[in-house]
Amino acid sequence: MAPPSGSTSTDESTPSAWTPKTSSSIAKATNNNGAPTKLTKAAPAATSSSMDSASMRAKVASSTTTLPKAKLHVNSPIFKPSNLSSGSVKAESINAPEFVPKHSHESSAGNMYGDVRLMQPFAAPMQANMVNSMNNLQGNFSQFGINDMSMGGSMQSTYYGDGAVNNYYYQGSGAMMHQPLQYHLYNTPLPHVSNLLPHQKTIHGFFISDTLREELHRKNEMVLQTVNAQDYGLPEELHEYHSLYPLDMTQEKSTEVFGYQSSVYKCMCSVDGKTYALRRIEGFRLTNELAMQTIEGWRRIKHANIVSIREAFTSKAFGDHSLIFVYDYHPCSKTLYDVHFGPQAQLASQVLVGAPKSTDPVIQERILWSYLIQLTSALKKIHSAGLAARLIDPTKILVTGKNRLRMNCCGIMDMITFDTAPNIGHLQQDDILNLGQLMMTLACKSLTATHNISKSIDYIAQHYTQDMKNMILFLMSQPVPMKTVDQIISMLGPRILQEINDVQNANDVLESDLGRELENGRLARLLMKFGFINERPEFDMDPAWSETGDRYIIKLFRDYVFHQVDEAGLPVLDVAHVLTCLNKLDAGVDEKIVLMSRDELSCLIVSYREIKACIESAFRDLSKSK
Ligand SMILES: Nc1ncnc2c1ncn2[C@@H]1O[C@H](COP(=O)(O)OP(=O)(O)OP(=O)(O)O)[C@@H](O)[C@H]1O
Repeated sequence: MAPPSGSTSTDESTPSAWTPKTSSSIAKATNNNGAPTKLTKAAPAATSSSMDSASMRAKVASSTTTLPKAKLHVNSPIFKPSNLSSGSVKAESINAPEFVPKHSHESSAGNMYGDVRLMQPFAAPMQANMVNSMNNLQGNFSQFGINDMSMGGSMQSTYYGDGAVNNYYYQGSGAMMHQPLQYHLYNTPLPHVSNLLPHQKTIHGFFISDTLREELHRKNEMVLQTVNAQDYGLPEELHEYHSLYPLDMTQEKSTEVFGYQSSVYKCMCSVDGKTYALRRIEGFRLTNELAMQTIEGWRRIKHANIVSIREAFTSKAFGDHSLIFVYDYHPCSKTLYDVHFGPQAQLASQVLVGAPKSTDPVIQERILWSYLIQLTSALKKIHSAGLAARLIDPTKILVTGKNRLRMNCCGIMDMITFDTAPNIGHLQQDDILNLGQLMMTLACKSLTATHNISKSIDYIAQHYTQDMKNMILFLMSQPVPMKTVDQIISMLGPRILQEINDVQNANDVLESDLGRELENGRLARLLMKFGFINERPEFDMDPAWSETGDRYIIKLFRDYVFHQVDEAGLPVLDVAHVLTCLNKLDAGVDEKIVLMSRDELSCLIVSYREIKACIESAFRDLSKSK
């Protein structure tokens, strides 16, 4: 039987340095017939061939033995919303409190903490609280903005009212059920389990931070959002793009920036399968074909603070003459206007009314410098390419991450005003002036700050350093004869170093988060290999394939890792033991362990290195059969 197509990827988990070892070197226990004895009992790790009676306490649960139920289970820590609509949530399906792994191999019954001192006083109240809160969830997901838990149905989006996660991207698989992501269920460690000793860890310590996880989930979910094109009067297809999803939900469309109404849609490209943002300039009839060439210069610009443009074309698919620009899509981004002047920002400043003066809702100076450095960097790139941004406006600057800015809509003005042939030098001077105006607007947190410049400068002098005031004055001053971006860069000087330091620190944090997930991926691939090999019903015309030879050792090892029971016959649910064993297996260490047959009549002493060789050889057998 051929393994699933994904099987080759699991092979990556095994470093090439791993030397396969024949199972003949393993001290196999045999019965009178010389056949391997079926083992029903496994002992914990041992480093010598002598069987320590204390180490034999942990037994593998025989498949035929009915065991009493453990008090705590980890069998279903993942919340399954589909069950909630119909039945009640069972306590044992959610009793996944924090677990604190420890290094010892000994575990008490049903103790996921590995440290009895931590677990015993808190387990019961934690369970009760979780059961209560989960019961409250039944049939009432409105608090999370989710009404329908199936992929096929329309979902009340957390972000945009009418969004639906649908099957459009899975064409031909209409029956596919899909659960919305449950990112809201991740919580921080509770205070009573947070005060851990230095060697102790909560389960959160093994995975990426909750905020980052939630942010990434939300972005992924946003990428998959679609609407029914007919409901929104949108074309099903536009050039090589489909699945249009309106990003601008406001009814009133302003003509202030471009002189034309514009709309933005998320869409998917049928050529490369990627998601893009389409900007439609409505009612624009392109009279000069040469104008299209202006986009070429912009297509060559790749910069961390500029939204890249892919192409531009005209279309009548909306029922009018539209000019369409295709940009990179940055999920869940907001405009700088939304962040600092939108309804949410205003709400936040209202909450602060009456608060002490020190909590004045001005934007922190550190953030303002960061904004200025990023926008200056973008301008440097644009001006060096002989172009001008022409749109330094809070509604046309995207915030795509924490304090991360990207200039949006680049190239549109060049095409729209092609016939007027403006002087590029003047436009670049305008860019610097507009940058100054933007900084003044942000520093005063007022969209009308530039109407009364002297008053605004006084305000800035009161709230920010002299350097900030001088910088804004420079940006807004008359060019004598010309100001350049290089002058701004030299004035920014040491602040650029500070910015680089901050960026690299943030990068270190992300890299360490990535490292944690890397371990999980490694273990997941190892578990997949186990799954392919263990209990395989029929392979190579041999129904006993998975029960004999190297595979038998793998099966006993699986029992050793997952199916141990304590002296009272209760399952040992020690996640730390599982992680330790799997990591040692993946590394192929020389440490030896004792595997015991299920009938407890014989035992094997094998090293992790040998077990790893067995897995590799069994998996190779399966791969070869493809
Ligand atoms: N490239 C993009 N990637 C992701 N989202 C984008 C992109 N471009 C725009 N958006 C989103 O689309 C929404 C509307 O953008 P738009 O530029 O129209 O802002 P606006 O404030 O509505 O401006 P205007 O008043 O000119 O229409 C914003 O929320 C913005 O975050």
